[in-house]
Amino acid sequence: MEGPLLHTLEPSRLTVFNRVFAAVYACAVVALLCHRSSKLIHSTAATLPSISISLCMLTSDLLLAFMWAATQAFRMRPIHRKEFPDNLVRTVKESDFPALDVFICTSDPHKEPPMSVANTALSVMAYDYPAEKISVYVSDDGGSQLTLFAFMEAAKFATHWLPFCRKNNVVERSPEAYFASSNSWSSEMEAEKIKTMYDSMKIRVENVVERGKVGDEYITREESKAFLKWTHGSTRQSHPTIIQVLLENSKDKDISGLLMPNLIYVSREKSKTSPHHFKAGALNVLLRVSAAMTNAPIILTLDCDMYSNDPYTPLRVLCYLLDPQARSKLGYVQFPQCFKGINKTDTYACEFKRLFQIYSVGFDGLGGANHVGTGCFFNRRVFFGCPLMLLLPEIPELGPNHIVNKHIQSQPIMELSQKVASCNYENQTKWGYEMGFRYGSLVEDYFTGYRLQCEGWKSIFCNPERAAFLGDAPITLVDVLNQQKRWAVGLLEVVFSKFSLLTFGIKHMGLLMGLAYAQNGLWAIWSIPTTIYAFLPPLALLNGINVFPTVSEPWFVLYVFLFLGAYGQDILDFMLYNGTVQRWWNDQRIWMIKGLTCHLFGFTDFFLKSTGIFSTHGFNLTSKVVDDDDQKKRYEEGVFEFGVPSPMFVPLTTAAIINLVSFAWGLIMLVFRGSKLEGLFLQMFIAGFVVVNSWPIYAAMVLRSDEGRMPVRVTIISTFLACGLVVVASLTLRG
Ligand SMILES: O=c1ccn([C@@H]2O[C@H](COP(=O)(O)OP(=O)(O)O[C@H]3O[C@H](CO)[C@@H](O)[C@H](O)[C@H]3O)[C@@H](O)[C@H]2O)c(=O)[nH]1
Ligand SMILES: [Mn+2]
Repeated sequence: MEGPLLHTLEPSRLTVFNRVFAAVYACAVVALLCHRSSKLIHSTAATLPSISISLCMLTSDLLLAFMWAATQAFRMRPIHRKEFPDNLVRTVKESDFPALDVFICTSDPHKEPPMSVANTALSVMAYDYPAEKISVYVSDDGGSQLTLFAFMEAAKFATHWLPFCRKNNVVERSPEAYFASSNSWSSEMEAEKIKTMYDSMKIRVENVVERGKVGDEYITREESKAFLKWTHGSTRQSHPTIIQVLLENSKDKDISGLLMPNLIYVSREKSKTSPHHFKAGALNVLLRVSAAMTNAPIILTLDCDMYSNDPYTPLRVLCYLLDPQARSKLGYVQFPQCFKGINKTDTYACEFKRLFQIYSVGFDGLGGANHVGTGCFFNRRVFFGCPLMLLLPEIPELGPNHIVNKHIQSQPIMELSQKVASCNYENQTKWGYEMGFRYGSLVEDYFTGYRLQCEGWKSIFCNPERAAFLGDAPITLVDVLNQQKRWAVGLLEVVFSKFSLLTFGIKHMGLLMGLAYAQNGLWAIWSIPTTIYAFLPPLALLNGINVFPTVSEPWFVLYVFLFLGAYGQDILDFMLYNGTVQRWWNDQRIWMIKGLTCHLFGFTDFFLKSTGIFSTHGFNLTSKVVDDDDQKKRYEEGVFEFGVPSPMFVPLTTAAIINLVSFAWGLIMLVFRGSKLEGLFLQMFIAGFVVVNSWPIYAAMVLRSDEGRMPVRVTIISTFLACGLVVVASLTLRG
């Protein structure tokens, strides 16, 4: 190899074990399925109810088996990478570093506080990277003066913040995180001074947000001109394009006299009559506006809450993007989503250890990391056709090889930017279909990453010890479930598109990658086996019907092995990625809960929409503010937050009641009648397992009196439903 070592790759030590275990487990799964089907075919005293029960159990076992098989794709070749930025710095001159365009998306000043978006921007503007090579583009889909105001303030503050960070070698480059951290500040006096400055900016911005308008006392006459672009009829859904250059690297300097990065505010044109494609649409506008203004070969995309936690991140990325061997086919370098503010036991499993870490490592070894929407460095070329054939956009100036040789505020550049941000610009172009971020799914990140990999682009998962970015995770159950419902619907949109994972995916990327994508994409189908297992075995138990083999049958051992094997391997994976047993427990609980709530509802919504009964799905933003102190406290203590009467809580609560009743019934039978439990042992075990998992639900129904308890309405409806189901079961199941 020529040149110094920039990065290495090491296969996981678990690989051999994973493969052997997969082979053994596969045999057990096949045996189980054969057993189930042969019982169905050969049963002598078959009645309609018994056949229906067997069919349901067979269906759920088939789906579980499929999901298990798909999950194995991630376990076949997990790899771990390391980068050596020090070697890079030694060999590549700073002046040869490529330029970097950063895209930050925000869309609602009330759910996504402008001050936190500004912090995100400041944290990347302060990267340990030549400032004049960085351009930060902020897309404001909320079209809000409040956000623009926050960025005007941030631009001024940045002229102090950047030199401060450089001089003191600050690691936390989001000011909010820096001032909140307990690290001793490098230079007390100076730090105090800059903190005062930050606090006063924060107060101004928060005042403005609270009042909902930018008062004249906050801005100079010069600045007020920018706000004139908001006309009388401007609303969030309908307004002209507003592009405001807040800092320009050719003329703006920080207080130490060094050049500043570019900072550009973009609120694309919106009209009620043209689709805007949510975040994917916003990103495509930024792709074009940035092409017109700076056209950097590297692009970093960030959600508004994901601030940089490590100033050296771009250097890590260059270890891959400047590697002559990998460069031509490398589409993007993805960092995991990491979160701050998650409680000790991660009550709602918001860490997403599997999706953002374990599976990404698996994907990386197979053919490339999946894209997760934020914290991703793209090679700009990736948005313009496959590696071998450049797809030129309708205006050559937007192409990836075009070199911009004018100032960003010069008239032709500003005119072009305005034009490409208008809401009808994309009509009759390839944007969103063959170029840029892809439309057609609410999970534009998953879909875009998938399509790019199908085109032949490679990608890399970069998971340094210190998290590169940190974001906010939802802290109430209903927020979590709503977010997951959006994901479930978005994923199904991909599954049922012409780019379906199992056909198109396998054809273009091979069996394992296709399966891996399918495992993600088909998340919502977990809801089918979960629902069946949550209701059928306990209802059968209440009626003395056994749906599993008895303890003395040899098949019983098979069930025990399948259960222990799956859970055992899962917990092993979890622990090896720095998990704790408590977090794992909560994680498996949330997995069950999701099956009965967001996945079930996402599934239903999707099909109602496909049949035209429902109108289109929207992108319900995940809230990033918690105003309620009690709520925050409950979260810290790991107490479940129900509170709102969401319909999603109904099936969940119903299942919890039915399992409790049937488990209690089983115990009573055992104690008073000494009834033979042998046949019903597995059903008792499953019901008991559900009951233990459902503890927070029972507590929320009867023991708690705080605002986060289960709404009485949900409890009543669920109790009625549970009674109804028990009656119906007793009338039908026994045949
Ligand atoms: O019309 C829209 C809707 C959303 N956003 C932005 O999209 C980002 C993600 O939205 P959020 O509410 O935080 O959704 P999450 O579910 O937390 O986000 C995950 O899922 C999304 C896909 O559903 C991905 O886009 C994200 O990158 C990924 O982190 C935020 O910065 C929003 O401002 C827009 O710019 N325009
Ligand atoms: Mn988010």
